[in-house]
Amino acid sequence: MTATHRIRVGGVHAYDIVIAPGAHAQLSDAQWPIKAKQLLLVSDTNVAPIYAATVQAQLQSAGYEVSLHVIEAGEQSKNLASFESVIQSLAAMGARRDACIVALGGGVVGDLAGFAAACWMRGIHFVQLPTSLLAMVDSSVGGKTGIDIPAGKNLLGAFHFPRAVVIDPEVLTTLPLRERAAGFAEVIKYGALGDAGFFTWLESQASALCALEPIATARAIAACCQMKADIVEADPFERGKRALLNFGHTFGHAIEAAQAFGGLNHGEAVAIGMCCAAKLSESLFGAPVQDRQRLERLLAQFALPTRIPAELDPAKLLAHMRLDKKADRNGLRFIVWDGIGQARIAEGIADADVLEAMKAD
Ligand SMILES: NC(=O)c1ccc[n+]([C@@H]2O[C@H](COP(=O)([O-])OP(=O)(O)OC[C@H]3O[C@@H](n4cnc5c(N)ncnc54)[C@H](O)[C@@H]3O)[C@@H](O)[C@H]2O)c1
Ligand SMILES: O=C(O)C(=O)C[C@@H](O)[C@H](O)[C@H](O)COP(=O)(O)O
Ligand SMILES: [Zn+2]
Repeated sequence: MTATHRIRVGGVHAYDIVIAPGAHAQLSDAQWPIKAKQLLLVSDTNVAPIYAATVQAQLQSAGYEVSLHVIEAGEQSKNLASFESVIQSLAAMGARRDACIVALGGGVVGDLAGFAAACWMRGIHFVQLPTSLLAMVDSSVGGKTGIDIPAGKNLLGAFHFPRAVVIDPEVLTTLPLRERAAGFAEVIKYGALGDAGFFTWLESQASALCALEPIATARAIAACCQMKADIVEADPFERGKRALLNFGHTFGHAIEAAQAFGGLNHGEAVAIGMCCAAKLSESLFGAPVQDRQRLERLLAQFALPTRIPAELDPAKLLAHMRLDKKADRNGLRFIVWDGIGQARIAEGIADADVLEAMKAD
């Protein structure tokens, strides 16, 4: 599948996800449901030098006034200082309520730019042009926007839905290998949490996907976007089943926070987190050990880590988990599984079991 593929995320905040090779170089034809004349294009120091000029020129030729805001690349920029800098750019360009933010980058740019859009004048439109695999399969879809603070991951944020998501798989050719692997962690997550058939397909296509073979890659992106669209449409504000998309994230976010957002990247931390969640599921609910081993093997095929780094203290990670957004007055809640493709929410889990799940075998 290399032709244009369109997925509708339905509901009150409906929008289209368009997956089309070359799409970011043809934005002058894009028909977005936005009122804007003024656009703020937000990107980062890795992506902007490669892609911003083309995108900006395309948008200008479509009749928009485009200002550019570039943040330092990396998770450590998904913070209050960068948020303020985007807001200052909106003020400097005199952005009205009918302005629109266009996020050109990975999940860091998308989450930050989306949050700025949620806050500016209490909410303006935004469009996602994801450039990392992770952003294409996960962060650009679903309207979770936000930033990190030292106490924890994504602790400041808002649900604010994009008006359009335009995915151009061709831009993945410049994505560094480590970031490519990070994206595959979230791809594997979809199979692990809800689609055993997709998981098996990933096992069979691992080499093609590692090489970013175009047909397999486009299929994987479309499958992930479709799964996320279905879940988000059913539960946009995470009152129920959307929490399944958090498989591996309670552990993963704790790792990221413990490393002050400067160690493992999000995909790597989630990869380890999924293995911990599978271990927890085994010891508490008798989930099959073979399924955890399949998960670990598949992650390893994509050069992803599966074990908590030895220097991280599990007790400190547990402390970070107290601020997990799924926790409530009854304590922590985890996404566990009964095997590949069968995730569910579990509550009332004892600290000792969480600590045990983080131990090396
Ligand atoms: N909102 C959500 O639903 C959601 C979902 C998953 C992850 N996230 C968030 O997304 C973030 C991770 O996203 P990410 O993995 O994209 O990280 P990222 O945005 O830091 O991008 C990874 C790296 O790749 C570079 N890059 C991106 N596209 C490139 C390209 N085409 N060519 C060359 N370099 C490129 C970036 O500059 C960066 O250095 C985390 O903050 C995570 O919390 C959010
Ligand atoms: O879209 C969702 O819902 C997700 O949980 C997707 C996750 O991959 C993503 O990392 C998300 O940002 C985590 O959200 P949080 O609510 O745990 O901060
Ligand atoms: Zn994630």
